[in-house]
Amino acid sequence: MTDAHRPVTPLLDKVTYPSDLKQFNDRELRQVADELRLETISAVSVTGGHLGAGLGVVEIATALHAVFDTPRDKIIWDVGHQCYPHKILTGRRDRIRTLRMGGGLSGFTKRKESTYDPFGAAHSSTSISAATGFMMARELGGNCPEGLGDAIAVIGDGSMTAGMAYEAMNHAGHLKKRLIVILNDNKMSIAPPVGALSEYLTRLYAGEPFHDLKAAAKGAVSLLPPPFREGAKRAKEMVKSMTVGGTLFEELGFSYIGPIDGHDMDQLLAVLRTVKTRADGPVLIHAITKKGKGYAPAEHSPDKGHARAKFDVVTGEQKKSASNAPSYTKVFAQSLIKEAEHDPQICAITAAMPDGTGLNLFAERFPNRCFDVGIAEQHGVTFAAGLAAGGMKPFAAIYSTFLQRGYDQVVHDVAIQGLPVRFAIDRAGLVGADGATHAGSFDIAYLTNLPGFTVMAPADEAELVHMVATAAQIDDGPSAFRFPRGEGVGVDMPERGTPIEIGKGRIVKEGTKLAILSYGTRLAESVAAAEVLDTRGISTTVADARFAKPLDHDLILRLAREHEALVIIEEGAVGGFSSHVMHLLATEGALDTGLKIRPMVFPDIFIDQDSPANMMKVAGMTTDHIVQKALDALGIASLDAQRA
Ligand SMILES: Cc1ncc(C[n+]2csc(CCOP(=O)(O)OP(=O)(O)O)c2C)c(N)n1
Ligand SMILES: CC(=O)[C@@H](O)[C@H](O)COP(=O)(O)O
Ligand SMILES: [Mg+2]
Repeated sequence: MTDAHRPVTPLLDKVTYPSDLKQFNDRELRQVADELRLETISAVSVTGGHLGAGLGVVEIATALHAVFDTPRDKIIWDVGHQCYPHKILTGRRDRIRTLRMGGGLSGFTKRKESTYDPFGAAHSSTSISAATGFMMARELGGNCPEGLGDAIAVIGDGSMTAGMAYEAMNHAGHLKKRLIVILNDNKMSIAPPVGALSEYLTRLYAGEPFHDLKAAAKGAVSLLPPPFREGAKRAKEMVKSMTVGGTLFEELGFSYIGPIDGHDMDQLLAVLRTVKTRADGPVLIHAITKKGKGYAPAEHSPDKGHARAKFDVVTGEQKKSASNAPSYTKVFAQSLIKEAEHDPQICAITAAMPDGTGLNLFAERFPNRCFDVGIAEQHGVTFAAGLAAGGMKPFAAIYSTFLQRGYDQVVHDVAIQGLPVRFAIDRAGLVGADGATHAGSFDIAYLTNLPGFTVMAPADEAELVHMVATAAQIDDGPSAFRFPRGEGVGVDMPERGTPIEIGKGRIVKEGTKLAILSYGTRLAESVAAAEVLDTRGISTTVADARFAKPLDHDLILRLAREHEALVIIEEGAVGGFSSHVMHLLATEGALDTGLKIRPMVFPDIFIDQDSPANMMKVAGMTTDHIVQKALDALGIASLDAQRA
């Protein structure tokens, strides 16, 4: 690496687009892959982001682009968090150091970004379905500007734990058309993968019939029978020999090839060339890889370098966050542990996000009461419903964006049956570098419209402690509380939570002319805005709603009665808290008196990745925005206009 950690990459420098790879022989392609790995490490060291998964597919990306003809052939990366090497090979190297930044490259595949990203992703396990769609579009003469060639899904072993992957294979196996799936098996999800499938894949790798091939996977070519050692014949024979009957994938209608060493370019090129020339139906290539491959700090870390803040390439040391306040996630986990210490019925569920949700801490303390169900939000929700029906007190800790996948289960299995599942909804609101796909924008709307739900949001981390205690006590129906990514505001913390009266908000600051009603963690900005307004002679009340359902009727009607204008703010899309407040006010006739009302919700766009602060600016939710909205409601010229 050079001083600025820019690696020396003479062959990669000759590659702008995948067609440039055609100039290289196999030995040179190996070198391209090595250089690609260094470039990926270098780029992520300055941007932060998903490192380990990309390092594990450097050879697969190089081999796929060398053998197939993209963008006519469609490579669909599942989740897309491993696609940085693919981006470098597909015309985006000059922008690779803008990954996940405002105005920069997305950290996932994105159709708008490049014709080499035929399908956008970020949520897992969609690749085989999408590839099956491309496959049938090809068969039916679909109109695609780049043409329609092979459809190739690259899916990880973690993503293979989701039902959707099997729904897709079940369908593709039935359609019997040519489709290529590469199972990138690195024995890791974000955390070590769980479940019977993971054990099954391990058996495929370790089982007796594969011993020779396993040796081959480690590069011991001399251990292979002679035909495997010879050029084209070798490739053909290798594929033939690796295909064995009886795997789960074959039962689903796929030809199974493997396991192969996903870092061995010879094997990859041989297998892919053979599949390209010979496949006439669905094929699954099982490639064994290593997450974090080739970068010791990633390989040796427990998460194999899954996601990294900016880091020093030489030491692997990451840049620390400046805040001293605890993260909401940690506060949630610690509060739940406290409640569980007093209540043996409390248990917790995560869908493959033990660290992200803080449930790794809960699992350490209560291993028998914590369940990682894999990337299976749908199952996780219904499993929680079953636990609740069986008299347990389940807390399903799921990111807002991923709970979308379990929505029918929330409605059908939880809400309609009135089962007391507690949803701890992390990453509510705008999350920053992961961008639009990971924004928690919709949960307020999609939960408040369900009869019988209690829906809460803490304004700070101390309130979160109380809401965990509150949820623990709600036994007569489902409940949810949402909190954002990142650190709290640094308030004093209670030792243990005290349940809050259901459906009761609180006045934080009294005023007379204007009221700001905040739901969730925009309370601090609301108070700051009120102070600005006070200095301008606009006496401002601030209220913390705490509940979006049931609403605090008394509080809301009082705010409407006693103020000239009401600003309502929430970090979510239209249709949530503000809509319910306005519905109440309209129903009660409180709008007939001329109350001036201004809801502040996310704009009707998907907001691209940026710093959380910048995303809040785009969303129009800063202190300044609240002040301007209040002035607008009162018909007072904005501060900006006055200054001008
Ligand atoms: C529906 C959904 N749930 C959870 C996640 C969070 N998530 C992102 S990557 C990942 C692990 C994926 O594991 P695998 O497919 O094996 O890829 P690897 O990182 O090992 O390369 C998870 C759980 C997600 N993206 N989508
Ligand atoms: C790719 C993916 O979905 C996750 O890795 C996600 O990026 C995690 O986000 P957090 O960093 O907020 O846990
Ligand atoms: Mg994996």
